[in-house]
Amino acid sequence: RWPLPPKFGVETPRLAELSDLFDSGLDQWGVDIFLVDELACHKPLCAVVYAIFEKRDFFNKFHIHPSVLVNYFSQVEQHYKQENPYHNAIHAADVTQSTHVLLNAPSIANVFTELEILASIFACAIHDVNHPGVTNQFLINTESELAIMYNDMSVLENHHCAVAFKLLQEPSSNLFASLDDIQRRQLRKMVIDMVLATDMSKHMSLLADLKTMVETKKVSGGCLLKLDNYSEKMQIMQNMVHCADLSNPAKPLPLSTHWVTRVMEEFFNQGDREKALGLPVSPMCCRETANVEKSQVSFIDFIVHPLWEAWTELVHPDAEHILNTLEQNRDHYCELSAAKEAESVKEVDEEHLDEAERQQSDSKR
Ligand SMILES: COc1ccc(C2=NN(C3CCN(c4nc(N)nc5sccc45)CC3)C(=O)[C@@H]3CC=CC[C@H]23)cc1OC
Ligand SMILES: [Mg+2]
Repeated sequence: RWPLPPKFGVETPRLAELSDLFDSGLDQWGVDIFLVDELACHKPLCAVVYAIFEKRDFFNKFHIHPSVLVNYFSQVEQHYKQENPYHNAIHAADVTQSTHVLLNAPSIANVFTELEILASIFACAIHDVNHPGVTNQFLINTESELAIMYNDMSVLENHHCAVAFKLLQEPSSNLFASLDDIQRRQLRKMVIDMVLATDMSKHMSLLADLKTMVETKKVSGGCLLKLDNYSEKMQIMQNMVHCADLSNPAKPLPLSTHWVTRVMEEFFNQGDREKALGLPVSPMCCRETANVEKSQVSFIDFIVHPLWEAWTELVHPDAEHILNTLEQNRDHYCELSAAKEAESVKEVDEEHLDEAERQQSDSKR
């Protein structure tokens, strides 16, 4: 009924390069998502979702017309604030493509139904839509509209879900029109459960459940197939999306450092606003005093590594290379941090030397 949209849903003079990059990189951990952004004329989310839907044959499996996908994800992409250094459509494309790769791990090959895979990819694509570039704590501290709306509970994550499902109500964007009512209700519940689990305040409980599951899996001879109940399956899907959301430090170093620059810029912008409002400046948000390398080492040691260690064990041996990259990157930031420390100590020593020499020359006069 509708004309076919341009390939990958984006008008770009560099379609051949984009197509080649997807052929070689869509299923690879560490594809250059910033190059995708460039080749897709700054519509990386549309391009990545289209390519994944095509690769997974979702257009046929769920009777979705490509132009409906493009209508919907163009709207979603426009609702990601491109002025955000970090929480923009490139981050959404990155998390979506990362989850697409995690889903291909042989050890979880037959665990998820097609609907669960669709829900996971969709959840990633919309998981930060309309992010305002500040944290939940900032929204709560400033008694923002959003915090009032959601009673301070997972304010951002509730908002992302609501915006995404609101956009689905547009008739020309109704991605799931061909699903039956049961499937549509199941998908909606799964997406909400996954997106709400990307709230960092849920991290510790999510990780605890994952570790418990890994322990029991080890005991029961290592197969994941016994996942019959929804909550066990959802725990894995929530942790998978959470892993992808925390995958920057586990990517090839050039990508990882690029994400660090972006996230720190977004944190510093928040710190500037907190200072201007006379609010206490949040951790890692003060551009004058923050130690970027030290923050990255703590982020990896306290949060990212424990999570990826558990995930790597769950899907053993499919994620070994990811954990290795994470550990190499951690050592890199550690060396940078030590070098920075040594440099600042040297400066202090030189200042002391200069002062001593000044005092000596004064005493001679
Ligand atoms: C590329 O580098 C990064 C990417 C993303 C983030 C994020 N960080 N946080 C939180 C993490 C915990 N945080 C910590 N707080 C305190 N007090 N101590 C400490 S020690 C160590 C951390 C920490 C607060 C921010 C978010 O919620 C973001 C939204 C959702 C997922 C991860 C995102 C961070 C990066 O590098 C730091
Ligand atoms: Mg988020």
